[in-house]
Amino acid sequence: MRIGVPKEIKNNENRVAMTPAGVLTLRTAGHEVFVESDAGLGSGFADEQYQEAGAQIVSNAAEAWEQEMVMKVKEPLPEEYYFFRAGLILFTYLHLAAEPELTKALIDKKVVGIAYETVQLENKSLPLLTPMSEVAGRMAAQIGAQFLEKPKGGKGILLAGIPGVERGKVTVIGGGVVGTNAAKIAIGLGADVTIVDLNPERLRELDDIFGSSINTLMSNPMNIKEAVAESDLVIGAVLIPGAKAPRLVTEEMVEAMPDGSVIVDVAIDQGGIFETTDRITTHDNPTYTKYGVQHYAVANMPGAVPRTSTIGLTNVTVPYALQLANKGYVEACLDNAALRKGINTLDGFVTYKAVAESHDLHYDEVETLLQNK
Ligand SMILES: NC(=O)C1=CN([C@@H]2O[C@H](COP(=O)(O)OP(=O)(O)OC[C@H]3O[C@@H](n4cnc5c(N)ncnc54)[C@H](O)[C@@H]3O)[C@@H](O)[C@H]2O)C=CC1
Ligand SMILES: CC(=O)C(=O)O
Repeated sequence: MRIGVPKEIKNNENRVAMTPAGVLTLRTAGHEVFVESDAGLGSGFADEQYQEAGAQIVSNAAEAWEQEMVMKVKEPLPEEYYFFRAGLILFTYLHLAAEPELTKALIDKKVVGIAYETVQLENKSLPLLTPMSEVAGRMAAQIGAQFLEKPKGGKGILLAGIPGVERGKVTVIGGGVVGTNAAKIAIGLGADVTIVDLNPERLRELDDIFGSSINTLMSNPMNIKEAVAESDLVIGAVLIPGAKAPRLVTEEMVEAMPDGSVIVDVAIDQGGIFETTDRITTHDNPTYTKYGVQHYAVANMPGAVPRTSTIGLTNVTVPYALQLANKGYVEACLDNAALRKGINTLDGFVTYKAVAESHDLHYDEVETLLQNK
């Protein structure tokens, strides 16, 4: 198969969908890889390293996009929709529940849209989301700590406190991969940490992992209201796979937080869990203030630590790319139920239920469509 790797164009998105090691793996299996010139520079990979691994360097995005399968990191931006065409296999993060225009473009152009974030194993884990959630979770705590500093617009709180002065309070809403990693770093910083989740089993696991260094709370409006009101930093880390994030923190709850408090809504890529995270921010301009509270809502947080993130992402995506390239997407997805769950759009149909529900669109069962091919 011919695989194209365009350079990412989102603000400060320095990750790339393939490392030279990934190229070598695909080349060894007989595939051709076309990498846009300088696509890997932000992650520390030069064109020469890709060439040594067997890639062809192409001078523009169009040449990368004209290949049979395109691998990216972030969802395509409107200026990339132009490259869509029937039968193109697009393997990347898509976050379609928060992207009505992109969903429409993929349907209209009959693109085979395979989303990293909905590939799901039998145990419900999301193997192609996990490493980036680990990165974003760890970053969330350190970013929150930074924006609590006075020169950064915060209330001037040191999360660790000092002897004789109380520690800062952090509430993490959603105790999955992002939440666990955010908690790990917040505990390391010395904060007083509370994790809120809806799943009692998950709360038990978190209690086993962290013991008395965290408080756990069942997710309900009353607990969230109280925890948010008492917190210096609130981190949004809820996910319902494929669906728009539930708005768990109301405008009134944010209004009740003291000035200079901080919100880091990691779940913004699925629309965000705060009623007040009504926009996506960028690494260039990462926060805005509403009701005196700083809101950080960057949808590509791992793009700021591209070396770590690119290697972490491609460690998990390349084995799936190899299956798609070796067998073609129909056979690969019929053979592998986890990969099949990644297909969000096919032949002009929406094939992921939560995405269809988010946009009030008709849902078509992917297995039947694949079997009829
Ligand atoms: N902004 C960024 O750059 C990045 C954003 N993310 C996003 O972060 C979000 C979280 O991802 P993961 O931690 O990997 O998901 P996950 O599936 O590991 O964890 C989600 C957690 O939310 C909990 N949950 C569901 N409904 C809830 C409710 N009503 N109240 C409280 N908890 C609830 C689940 O029980 C689960 O423990 C996703 O939207 C993901 O796409 C991930 C990486 C980077
Ligand atoms: C998951 C995601 O949105 C990211 O890594 O940018």
